[in-house]
Amino acid sequence: MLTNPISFLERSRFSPESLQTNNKFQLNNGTTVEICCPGIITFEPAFMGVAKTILLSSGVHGNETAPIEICDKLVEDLLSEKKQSNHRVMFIFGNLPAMNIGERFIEENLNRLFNDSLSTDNQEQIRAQEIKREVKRFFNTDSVVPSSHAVSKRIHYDLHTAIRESKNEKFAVYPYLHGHEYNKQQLQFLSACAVNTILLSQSPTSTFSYYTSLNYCTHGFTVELGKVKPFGENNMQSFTHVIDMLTQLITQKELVLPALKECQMDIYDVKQVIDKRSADFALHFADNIPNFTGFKKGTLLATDGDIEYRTLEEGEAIVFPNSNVALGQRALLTVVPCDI
Ligand SMILES: O=C(O)CCC(=O)N[C@@H](CCC(=O)O)C(=O)O
Ligand SMILES: [Zn+2]
Repeated sequence: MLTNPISFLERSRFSPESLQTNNKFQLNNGTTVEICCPGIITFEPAFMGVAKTILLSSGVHGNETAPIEICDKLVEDLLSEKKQSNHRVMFIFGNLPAMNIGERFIEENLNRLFNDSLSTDNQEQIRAQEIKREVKRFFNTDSVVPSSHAVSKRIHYDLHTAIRESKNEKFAVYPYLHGHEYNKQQLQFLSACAVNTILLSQSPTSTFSYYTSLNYCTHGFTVELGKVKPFGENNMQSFTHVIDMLTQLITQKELVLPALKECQMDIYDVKQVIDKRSADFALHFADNIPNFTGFKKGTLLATDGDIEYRTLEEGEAIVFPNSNVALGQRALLTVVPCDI
C-alpha cells in the first residue's frame, strides 16, 4: 500500500528503494493498483465492460514539469479514491533523475530511444528498456488486442512542454501512421483539451508516441502543453481544460465531445525534418522567435557546414528549433498548413 502524504511520484524520485516493485494491491473501490517500478503505476477497475486502455506519460524530459504535476495529482486522486478509473490506466513518469536536477536529460535524450535497440550504456537507455518492457506488459494483458488503429481503444498521450514560446500555445504531434486514417474522435478530444493545433508527422521517428502507435496500435500523440517552467512555477489555470478532459477520459465510461465541425483546428504537415550533421550546425533566426513563426519562401533557416536549409514554401514555419542537440538528431522541423 501507499499512504500519503508522500506521493507515489515523490517516493519514485527521492526514495525509489522504498517502493515494493511488481506490488499489486486493491483499493476499497475494487481497483487493482500495481506499482510496476519507480515512476510506473497502473490502475485496473474491477469491472471493465468495453473499456479503454490509457497510457499517460510525462517527464520523459525531466524539466517539463507541468505535465508531471498534472499526472502526479491524477495518480494521487486515484490512490486516495477521490476519483475512480473506469478504464485500465498506466502512468509513466519518465526521467526521474533528470527531474531531480531540473534538466531535459542526464546523458541522452530519452525521447530518441524508443526503437528496437537493446542498449543499456547509460541511465536513459536503461530507463527506455524498462519503459518498453512495462508498456509491453501493460498492452499485452489487454482483454482485446486491436487488429488496427481503426478499431483500437488504446490511447497514449505523451505529455510535454516546449523549450520556447509557441504562437499556438498548445499543440500535438500526430506520429506517422503509415497510411492509416487519422482518428476524428482523437482530434475532438484534443480540441476539448484546448490543444487546437496538430502537426502531422510524415516519417518514422524514435519518439515514445510513435513507438506505441506503431507497436501497440495506440492513438498516440506527443502533446505540448505550453512552455517549460520549473516545478511550482506553472500557471495551473492554463491547464484547466486538459486536466478536466484527462479526468473525464479516465473516470467516465463514454465521453461527450464537441462535433468536429465546431472544433477550430489548425492542421500542419511536417515539411522538412532538419537533422544536425556537424558541429557547425547553426540556426539563422533569433533565439526568442516562437514556434510556428512563418517565413518567406527561400529564407535561410539553418546552415550545417556547406549545407543550407531554406524554406521551400511561402509561410513555412519553424517548430522545435534546437542547435544544441546531439549529432544526427533533429535540430528543426518546418511545417506548412494543410487539411486532413
Ligand atoms: O521545444 C522543443 O524543442 C522540444 C519539446 C519536446 O520535447 N518535443 C518532443 C516532440 C516529440 C515528437 O516529435 O513527437 C521531442 O522533441 O521529443
Ligand atoms: Zn519534451
